[in-house]
Amino acid sequence: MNLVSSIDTEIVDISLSAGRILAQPLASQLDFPHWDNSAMDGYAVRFTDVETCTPEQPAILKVVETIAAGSQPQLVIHPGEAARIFTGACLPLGADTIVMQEQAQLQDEDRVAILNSPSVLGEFVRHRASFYQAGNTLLESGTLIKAPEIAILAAAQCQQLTVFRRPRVVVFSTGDELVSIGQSLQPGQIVDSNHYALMVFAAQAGAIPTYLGIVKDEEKATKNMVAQAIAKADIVLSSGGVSVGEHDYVEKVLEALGAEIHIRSVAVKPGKPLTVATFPQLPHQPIYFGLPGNPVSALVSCWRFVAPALKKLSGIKDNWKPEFIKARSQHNLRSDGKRETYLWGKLDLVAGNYEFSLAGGSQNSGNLINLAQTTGLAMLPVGKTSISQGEEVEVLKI
Ligand SMILES: Nc1nc2c(c(=O)[nH]1)N[C@H]1C(S)=C(S)[C@@H](COP(=O)(O)OP(=O)(O)OC[C@H]3O[C@@H](n4cnc5c(N)ncnc54)[C@H](O)[C@@H]3O)O[C@H]1N2
Ligand code: MOO
Ligand SMILES: [Mg+2]
Repeated sequence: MNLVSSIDTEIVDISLSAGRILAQPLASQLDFPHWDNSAMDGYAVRFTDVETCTPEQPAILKVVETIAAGSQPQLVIHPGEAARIFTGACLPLGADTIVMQEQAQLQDEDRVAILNSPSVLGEFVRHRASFYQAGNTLLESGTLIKAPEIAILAAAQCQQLTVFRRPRVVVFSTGDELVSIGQSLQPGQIVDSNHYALMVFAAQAGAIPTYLGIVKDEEKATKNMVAQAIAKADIVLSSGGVSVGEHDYVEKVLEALGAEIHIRSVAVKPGKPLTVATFPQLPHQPIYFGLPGNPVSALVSCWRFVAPALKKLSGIKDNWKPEFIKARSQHNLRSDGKRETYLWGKLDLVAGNYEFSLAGGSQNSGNLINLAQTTGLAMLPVGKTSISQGEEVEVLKI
């Protein structure tokens, strides 16, 4: 099953490129550094002039010019000569080593005593092309752009760049019991809270989320909503209506709309009735995630299954797989062992070791309250019924 469709690209300005994913490899015609330059404030010297000097027998050199960052050296440094130089300034011809000013003493206006010999030829010189050679790949396609990558793009004078388009995630909710946030609640009704969580989940994953609303538990209305959602989505996230109840229409409607259903349920708790489908007949190849309605189940399904799919669809090259971390459990963890079980809580780094603390209150997939502040999901594989306090547990980092 290949659920990853190709996503097209767009050109963005560098100032808007943070969080985007490069869609073309980047190269530069410039070497980095562009020219030999000084890594210290000090003196540019010839190594052979200073290699044996000591505080008792300093090398006395003639200072022939001063080179500040941004200026061009005018003179060649001959034996017995030095140039006053500052960090980032071009190394003058003839010089091959920098002595930092803490190791030098100015004798008079144009003579300097070098007190200690540099440890190697070329000390404190940043050589041309020692960081990067022109023409090589600077950033690969599929690179997520963050602060360091922005700096590289800028240094390479890349003002506009080609990135993958943000995936379009369309969200809707199913359920007769759902009302929107501003409505007064009648008995039996609850607020459609899932869509708020799903919209934020999608946005934080770098997608452009759109909310289509609440659809009643009716076959025809659900079909219309699904048809509308798949028409404009790369990924659809619906919640509810995927279990076995008589009012659960999502799977039936997907089939009626020609979907290929890849997954009808997963041996995962919470989040068993997860439906995953694609539409081979649609050119833009949307991926449909019918998430379970229980608020915890919906988000756990997102963290465990949707997040990797969304990352991969976004064009990112590395780190799209779920990240499990070994942690010491601060509590006894229980499962019935029948499904891969996720228990929610906090993943903390304490004195260099990860610790997992189970959220207090009910670990019930309908309990959205104690899901607050969750940073990790402890995973008990099928067949594992308990992990004792102090034992190691795999934790999905979220
Ligand atoms: N006989 C069986 N019943 C159920 C099974 C099963 O295997 N056999 N599985 C259970 C599991 S596990 C889950 S999870 C739920 C999933 O059901 P659905 O995806 O069909 O979701 P709904 O029935 O529509 O709703 C479940 C629950 O979640 C609340 N909900 C729904 N949407 C929202 C929303 N947008 N915001 C907040 N809360 C929402 C809804 O009111 C229900 O309480 O099925 C079990 N049943
Ligand atoms: O997936 Mo249900 O996941 O246990 O409430
Ligand atoms: Mg149901």
